[in-house]
Amino acid sequence: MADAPVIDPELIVSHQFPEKTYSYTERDAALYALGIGACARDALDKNELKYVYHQDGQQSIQVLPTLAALFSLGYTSELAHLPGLQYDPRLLLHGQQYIEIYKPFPSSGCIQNKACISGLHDKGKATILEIEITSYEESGELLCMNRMSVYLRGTGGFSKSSHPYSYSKNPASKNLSAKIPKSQPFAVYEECTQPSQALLYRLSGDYNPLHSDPMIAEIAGFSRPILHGLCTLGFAVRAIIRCVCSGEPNMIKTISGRFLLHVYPGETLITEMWLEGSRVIFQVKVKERNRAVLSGFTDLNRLTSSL
Ligand SMILES: CCCCCCC/C=C/C(=O)SCCNC(=O)CCNC(=O)[C@H](O)C(C)(C)COP(=O)(O)OP(=O)(O)OC[C@H]1O[C@@H](n2cnc3c(N)ncnc32)[C@H](O)[C@@H]1OP(=O)(O)O
Repeated sequence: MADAPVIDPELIVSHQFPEKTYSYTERDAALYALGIGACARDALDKNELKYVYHQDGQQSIQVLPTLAALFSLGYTSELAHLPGLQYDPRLLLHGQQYIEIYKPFPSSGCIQNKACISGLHDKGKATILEIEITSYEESGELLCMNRMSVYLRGTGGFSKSSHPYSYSKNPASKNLSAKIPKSQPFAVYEECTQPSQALLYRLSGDYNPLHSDPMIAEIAGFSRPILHGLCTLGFAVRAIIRCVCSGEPNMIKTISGRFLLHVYPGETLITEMWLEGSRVIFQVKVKERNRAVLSGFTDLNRLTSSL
């Protein structure tokens, strides 16, 4: 009898995930903000203290829009048992993230999530799996949507015909990187990550040992643990809020990014931003290696009059 296939696409795309609840408190939102570098340069920063502290009589802390990505964390364990998918979890990398935000996030909440497989692609040397998670407030009001791609190295080659298998619920989300303009950027923001950045960020709920365990990192092909992709994305969007949105986090409507290369905690991130109408195209480079690690765009709700 032939071996069972490592990847069974029909089984994967027809899978129904259970609904999952994600609860967070103000403390979680503040810890998340610290994890993506808020106030790391300056604990008195007028622009960022609001993310971690009730400043000037503020009733509650403000929540950064990239917190949305945490709502889907409950599905990480589902991936390990997804029928039809066998892979080495140590070789999984986060490939892309797309977020739509429909209303500002409360400073604490109990979020209801629905998820489905929204894409599956055979790349020969790898498989790309896309998961879409729609999040609702307890009242049933729609809050945000996350679409994430994971890049499963060492899998792939499961297509039954000569045409590589490719299923996509949203064909437009195939490539979430951005075409980087040749012009000078509108703004550039440089910030150091801390050597302990991933150890801090993981406390927001992504405990993948790739980001903390030197031995697992080595098996995965890295000289040491690497930074969570969503941490790098959080740094980039925070830079956009500072430099383009006059510090107003609720201007962010959509976020889209492709992780091009790993980041080591302690490296310096340079976020370059270009304005195209209400879209900010961005690219993050690691200064020490002069390599682009993330590119994408955010769409804004409205532009401030000073721009
Ligand atoms: C349900 C919740 C699950 C949550 C899991 C979250 C776990 C988090 C983990 C992390 O945070 S890992 C750290 C962040 N990620 C990274 O550091 C990855 C950085 N990127 C890379 O290292 C590389 O880009 C890559 C992903 C290894 C791919 O490089 P490779 O050289 O192998 O690809 P190519 O030969 O250029 O392209 C092959 C094929 O794949 C497509 N593709 C390439 N990169 C990506 C990507 N980032 N995302 C999606 N797809 C990608 C590319 O377009 C090619 O396709 P075709 O064009 O041939 O069709």
